[in-house]
Amino acid sequence: MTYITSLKCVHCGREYTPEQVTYYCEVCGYHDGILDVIYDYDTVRRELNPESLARSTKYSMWRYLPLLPINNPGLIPHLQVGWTPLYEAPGLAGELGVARCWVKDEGRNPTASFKDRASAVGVVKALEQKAPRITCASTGNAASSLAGFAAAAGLPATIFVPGRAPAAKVAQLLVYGAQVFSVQGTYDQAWELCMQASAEFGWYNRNCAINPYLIEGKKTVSLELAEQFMTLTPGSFPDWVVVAVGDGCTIGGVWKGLWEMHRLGFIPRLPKVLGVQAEGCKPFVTAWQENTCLVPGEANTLADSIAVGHPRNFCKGMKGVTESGGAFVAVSDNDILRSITTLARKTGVFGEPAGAAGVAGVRQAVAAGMIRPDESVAIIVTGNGLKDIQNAICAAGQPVSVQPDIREVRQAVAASGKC
Ligand SMILES: Cc1ncc(COP(=O)(O)O)c(C=O)c1O
Ligand SMILES: N[C@@H](CCOP(=O)(O)O)C(=O)O
Repeated sequence: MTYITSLKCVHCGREYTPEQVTYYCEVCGYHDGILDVIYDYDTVRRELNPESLARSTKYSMWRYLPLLPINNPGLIPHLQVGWTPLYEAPGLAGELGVARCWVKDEGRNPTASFKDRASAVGVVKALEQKAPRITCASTGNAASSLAGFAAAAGLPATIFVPGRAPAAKVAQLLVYGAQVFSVQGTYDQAWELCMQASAEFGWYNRNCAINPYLIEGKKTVSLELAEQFMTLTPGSFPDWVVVAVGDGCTIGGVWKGLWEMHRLGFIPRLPKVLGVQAEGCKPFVTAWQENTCLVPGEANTLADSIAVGHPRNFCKGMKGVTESGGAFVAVSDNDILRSITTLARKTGVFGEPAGAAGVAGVRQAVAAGMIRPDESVAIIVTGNGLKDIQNAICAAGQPVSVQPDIREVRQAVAASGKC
């Protein structure tokens, strides 16, 4: 039993019951007709409130079950997802020139990225529908999370990843036992192929841009943020929430969760949302700056997770930033590399390039006067650094090579001046 009242098309406003439709608006089609899950918030509030959360012993995203589209909680896989740590980072705040800074470490999820929140919901929905198999297209993280959660649930999975996906992410897929297609093309091409295959073979489609339920999992990061801040800094909330953007589903989910927690009275005011893209792949930034529609473009960035030339959830991604009065910024690949080490050295949190990109985004937004020095920021570190060792080494450099001889160590220490 859920508190969903309807699934509403973000394009034409048509409303459906969950029984009437599986993925998208039948009139607008999958390019435009993305559906939003609408709840009966008055009823939700009776079950989800500060008192009920204080009593909850579920330290995972499932503590927000009344705000999730789950009919049969008995099907929830056992892996613990969500309830990730939120750290205050005064050293990073000083480095970035803001009043206060917090970091939410999403790399602590079971398959080491934020995407676990969505895949956990996707697997339950597939099981509820008795689907024979689940599929997705992915730059790597959605894929590894789906493979992990499908394995936990005993559900077969087929994954489409672009040939450039980092080896660690591909290794995760294979280890979890998914059927993996390494598409010799871009993520955008892998996405189209996945759509065709799921239609042809009847596989349940986890792609967040067409499956309305997946963003519901993603939004739980903001439900947690709201609850964690309620405890940490009662009565206040950061001025900005910052996250990297590829397809736009993540930032769309972040905004939905913030909006809901404000609506339910958990946070005093809504923060602004900062979306961070790479210079070589910035369709959101361009459309936002020029106030135009989406123009799909190049996907040239080392941050593979946000190398998305044709964002599939432009509408929800744009909505998060515009409704919040926030901003989009683009950062260079060099800045992204630098943000990996800055984040790690100032906080001890190791992010993959897209995970750390928020740090570069804040730096850029402060320099541009978008974020004021007296404002506070919460940065969502969306994926763990071990996902992409090659770029981590590019960022941090090589170790000093020595023979097993203390004289070489003495020389190296003297040369480095670090003793
Ligand atoms: C680590 C990481 N950060 C950010 C994103 C961006 O999310 P979205 O493509 O939904 O905008 C992704 C997507 O894969 C990701 O894996
Ligand atoms: N870059 C993403 C793209 C797909 O993820 P989704 O959750 O938006 O469907 C990834 O592969 O992780």
